[in-house]
Amino acid sequence: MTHKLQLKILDPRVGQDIPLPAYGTDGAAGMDLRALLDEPLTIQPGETHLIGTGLAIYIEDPALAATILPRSGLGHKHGIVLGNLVGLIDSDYQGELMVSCWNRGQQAFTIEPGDRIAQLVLLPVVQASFTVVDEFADTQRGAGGFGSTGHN
Ligand SMILES: O=c1ccn([C@H]2C[C@H](O)[C@@H](COP(=O)(O)OP(=O)(O)OP(=O)(O)O)O2)c(=O)[nH]1
Ligand SMILES: [Mg+2]
Repeated sequence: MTHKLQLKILDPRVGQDIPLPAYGTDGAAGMDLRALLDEPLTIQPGETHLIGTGLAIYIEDPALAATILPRSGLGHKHGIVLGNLVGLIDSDYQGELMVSCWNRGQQAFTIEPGDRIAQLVLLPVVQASFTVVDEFADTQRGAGGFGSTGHN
């Protein structure tokens, strides 16, 4: 079953020349986000550009959030990942979805208007509140971490 999300089109090119985000296959977890650009944008090695999508979503339900993740092909082959590594879209955010594109590679990369630059994944969220305690119940791991179980 799909979840209904409110979406606002902020630029008339979205939904016309630039398709709305959509799942590429029946089993896809992410919907590709497309770059709203007036002209091609070349990102030089090491540079980061904040790129608009021309659309806003309002998730509304605090038990949900969206993440913006890199596309594997762009990241692996061209070094185009996200300047914030992962984008988190709060359920109460109503502004334009923005994608921070970082060229972590060695070669310049050009993004054309409407190119698919990242993907949006809707996820369940559990909000927590704290109970302050003096001691935790013992566990096998305890405070061990950061390689405490060895390398292999
Ligand atoms: O890649 C991203 C990351 C965030 N956002 C929007 C949605 C999110 O709800 C809001 C705030 O994001 P975040 O809390 O990660 O940023 P912040 O630096 O803590 O800003 P703020 O002080 O506005 O919370 O910015 C995007 O459009 N794209
Ligand atoms: Mg914040």
